[in-house]
Amino acid sequence: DWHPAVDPALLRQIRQDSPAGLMSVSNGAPVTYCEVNSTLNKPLIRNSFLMDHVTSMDRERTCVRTVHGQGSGAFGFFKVTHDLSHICKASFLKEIGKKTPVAARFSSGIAEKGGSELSREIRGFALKFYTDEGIFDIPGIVTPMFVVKNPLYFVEFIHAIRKNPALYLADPMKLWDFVIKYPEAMHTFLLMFADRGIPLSFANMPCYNVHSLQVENEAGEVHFIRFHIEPFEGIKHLTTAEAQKINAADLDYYTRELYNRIKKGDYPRWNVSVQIVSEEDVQKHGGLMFDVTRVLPKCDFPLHLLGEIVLNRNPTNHFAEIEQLAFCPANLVNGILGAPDKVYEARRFAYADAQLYRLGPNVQKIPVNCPLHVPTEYSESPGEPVSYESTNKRGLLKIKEEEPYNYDQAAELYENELTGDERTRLHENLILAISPASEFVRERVIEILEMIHPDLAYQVAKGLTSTMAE
Ligand code: HEM
Repeated sequence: DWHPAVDPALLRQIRQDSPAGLMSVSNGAPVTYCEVNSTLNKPLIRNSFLMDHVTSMDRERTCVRTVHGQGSGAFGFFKVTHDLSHICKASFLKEIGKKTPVAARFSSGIAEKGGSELSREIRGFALKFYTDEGIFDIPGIVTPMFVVKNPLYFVEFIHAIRKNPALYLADPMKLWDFVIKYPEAMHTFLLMFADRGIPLSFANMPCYNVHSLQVENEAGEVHFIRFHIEPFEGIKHLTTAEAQKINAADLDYYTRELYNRIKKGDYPRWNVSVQIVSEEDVQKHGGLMFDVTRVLPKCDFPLHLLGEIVLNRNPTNHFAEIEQLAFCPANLVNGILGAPDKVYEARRFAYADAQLYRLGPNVQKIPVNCPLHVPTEYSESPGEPVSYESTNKRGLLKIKEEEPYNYDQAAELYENELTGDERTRLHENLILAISPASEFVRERVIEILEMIHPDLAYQVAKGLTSTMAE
């Protein structure tokens, strides 16, 4: 409790002495009985209670996020289990045992706010770390790669997954039209149409930031890291049929499950690891290290465990604490410089811009977005703040990005990473999703699948032929 006009002790006294349960309007004045009970046959413009009520309701909704509009979340902490200070000097990654508060939001990338949570899609999992050197955000997704590497195509992608503007109905033609134009998207879609598209619960969802973030240690040495935040309980899924069954009974299944789980103390946990890329690796592999449509192979870039995330507190007010959360890839802390690729550069701008529109110019002052600690280094003479002395001497690396090489990692995923059962479910889900598209689009999609793997193309084409014949 704080008020600029009185000291805290007096404020506490005033609050204690205030009559409990007395109705008041927004300036604190009590409301009279007749103002509350009837407006009939009275001049309304002088009824402060009514005016307060209506004007507040008129403005009580902020606009929905332009993407990832549907979502829910919780709070908890990140705990360091392994020191990473030889790679990155960010203070929240130092000292084993150190805890940093976090906010998490799980979202649907395609489904609209208020709709079903159980559709097959590329879900978002965003994390805000309230570190002692400011806020660090990871607005991540459930796949370790992204759909496009050129930010120019992002808007086209978003329009492709939205409803048809004429009919306001889902339109599979638009999605597959997009895929045949930008086949690099297929790597992400294979994972989405295999099991990753419908998780068992939020607690079984992983989070990947997909960018190779440039970091530096105290000595100024540079590395690049990709975060992998993976559930303790394992990445688990629902089949299409299971999801359809649950959907019939509960559209908010995931949110309810997360809420109940935390309420009964069964806190969801994730392991936080990073893949580390050195400057020599960058010299050797070039732009491939920064291509967000590709993964960094784990055989060459193993995971280094650094900590865990536990979510142990439900929000008490969804609007104030989750809806008004504002994640931004540009929220970085000392030691983490951002990523050199163009998708990251576009995101730096897009999130802040969207939030200025969605939440207004004071977005960082909304309590859930406020940093917990602000550096307080002041000069000898009071009133003259000095700038923070950063030892960062190097800027972001300049990279040259080549045209995407689209199929090798998708082929690797199909051939070596998916199990036989996963492959079967992938065929079934692809057949289901592609069959409503036109013959022309279906044929082009099969051509792309053929370039990834002949068996994938054969199985899907076979399934499509029998579906069409029915
Ligand atoms: C050029 C590429 C991209 C652009 C322009 C873009 C833009 C946006 C915008 C404008 C928002 C809404 C922000 C808000 O209103 O708070 C958003 C939300 C989000 N984006 Fe992106 N995005 C891009 C790529 C990505 C990538 C690569 C990822 C994941 C690695 C991602 C994950 C998310 C998530 C999880 C949210 C929801 C955050 C929340 O829960 O509030 N986006 N994006």
